[in-house]
Amino acid sequence: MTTLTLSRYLQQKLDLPGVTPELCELIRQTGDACHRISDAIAKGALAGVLGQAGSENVQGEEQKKLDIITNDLMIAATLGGGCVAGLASEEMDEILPVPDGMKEGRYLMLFDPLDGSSNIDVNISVGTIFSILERPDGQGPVTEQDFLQPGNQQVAAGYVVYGPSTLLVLTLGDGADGFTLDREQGVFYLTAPNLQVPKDTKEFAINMSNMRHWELNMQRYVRELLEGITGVREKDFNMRWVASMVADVHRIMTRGGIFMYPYDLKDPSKPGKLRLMYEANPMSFIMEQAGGASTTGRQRILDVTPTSLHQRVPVVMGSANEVERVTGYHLET
Ligand SMILES: O=P(O)(O)OC[C@H]1O[C@](O)(COP(=O)(O)O)[C@@H](O)[C@@H]1O
Ligand SMILES: [Mg+2]
Ligand SMILES: [Mg+2]
Repeated sequence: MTTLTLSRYLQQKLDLPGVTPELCELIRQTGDACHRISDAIAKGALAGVLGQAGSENVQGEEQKKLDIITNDLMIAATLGGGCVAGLASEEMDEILPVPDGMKEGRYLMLFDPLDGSSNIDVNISVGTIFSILERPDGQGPVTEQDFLQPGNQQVAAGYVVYGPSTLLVLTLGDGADGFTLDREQGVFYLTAPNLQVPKDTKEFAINMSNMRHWELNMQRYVRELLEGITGVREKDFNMRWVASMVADVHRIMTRGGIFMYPYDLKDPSKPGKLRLMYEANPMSFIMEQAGGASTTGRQRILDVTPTSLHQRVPVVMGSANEVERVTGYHLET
């Protein structure tokens, strides 16, 4: 069994460019929050945390009690810890700057505190996703504009899957590594160093019920997968869809595959379902660091210039050769 704890691992990374003691401390604080979230999720109905909160978030989605509890836990662990200048979350309309009187740090963190929340009441894996940026030079209070940096500026990103075990996958821009939480000790141990996503795959993940709403190039790609050995791909493909991005992407991080939430004509005002700043960017950073690829179908996600905090984006990520194929189909039109 590995004995490298997350804390020791972070210490060893201090030699890397851009990795500071403050960044490491912020990741430790986030790990602590995720430990608490893991405990709350594991207790479930016993802790009275399941069910609806009776409120909506800024995107008009009904909030679960756990959406709010997990958001509060992330804030409690990081806002006053001296490492961040401000936070942004799926569950908050606006950015949350460090209040006057509290120590301000140099980092900005964006997060989806509970990903896959529709799964929480049916006891299926959910997750947390976080993205860390450096605050641009500047005086005065932190602004939303400070957060609107492309994903290629992230200094670290991670996700946690609350599944049969609680797993943290982290990148500091030097590969992607996986840690398992020892719940009794409250310590994450390195258990999956140097994750590598195979370039080719025979497994895809997409919500097929939206097929008629996709662009024709996406319909063509998926139809070819379904034709299997009898079609142009000349091999059979398997399909999986958990409907928690963290769980679906973690499967791909482990054994390869392609994850797609494409542009959807169901609601032409929304250019995709997933959120750029705290879902697509961090997951794309981790995916690329593990040798995979991630695009909107037309453009590398990490190069998308953000225009608003809660903006949505189409996502195609996973095994590099498969992502390249889908992107090629999109660029034909
Ligand atoms: O229910 P659908 O449309 O298949 O959507 C599933 C997608 O929605 C999400 O649940 C959105 O996440 P939230 O739970 O954070 O809103 C993704 O995790 C997932 O990939
Ligand atoms: Mg989410
Ligand atoms: Mg969420």
